[in-house]
Amino acid sequence: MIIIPFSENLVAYTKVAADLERIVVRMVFESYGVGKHHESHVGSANYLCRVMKYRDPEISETKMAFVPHTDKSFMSTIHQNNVDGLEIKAKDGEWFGLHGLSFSSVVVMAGDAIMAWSNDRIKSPIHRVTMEGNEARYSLAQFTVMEKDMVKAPNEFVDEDHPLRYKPFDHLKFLNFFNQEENRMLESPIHTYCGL
Ligand SMILES: O=C(O)CCC(=O)C(=O)O
Ligand SMILES: [Fe+2]
Repeated sequence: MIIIPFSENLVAYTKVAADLERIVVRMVFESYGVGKHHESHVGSANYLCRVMKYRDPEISETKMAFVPHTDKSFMSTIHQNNVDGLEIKAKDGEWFGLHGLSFSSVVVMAGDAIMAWSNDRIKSPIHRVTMEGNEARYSLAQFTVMEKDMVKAPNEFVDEDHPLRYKPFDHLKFLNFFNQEENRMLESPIHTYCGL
């Protein structure tokens, strides 16, 4: 039997997840009529993958395993084992859980950076993880970060009816801003950082 080291499997996964993310982002760019900007976008993107284990909660513990938040990425891809837990807050304020995701399912989620890039056409949803039952949940969350160019809404998204809502910003600097202790509890760090 050939045993493939965990790190090799993980790197292989990150490549597949990045490919998938690029396909989704291309679909988004094309559906909003700004496909011509896609190539420069891809050249600026890099990826950070986080591996998580949420153990089953003790009776005395809260079920909240990951507090409500929006991702600070451009996009995120999330892959999990067969233990449910990811919940998303809908526009009407109701939480809904993602159930019965298969081993071949990947959740693609909009982050704060695509919200700013799209001049609020695409919203980054608030989501959380809650744990029930007695099995551990494992997930791989991969975040797209725009490393080279500033994140800036294409001119096509800005007009009299849709004034610019975010100043162009450096994504890495925004992540540094969010990582400072005093900014972690802000209601909407992206608005505080570059909202107009
Ligand atoms: O583990 C999950 O399903 C989601 C994790 C998450 O929301 C995050 O890392 O930002
Ligand atoms: Fe998240």
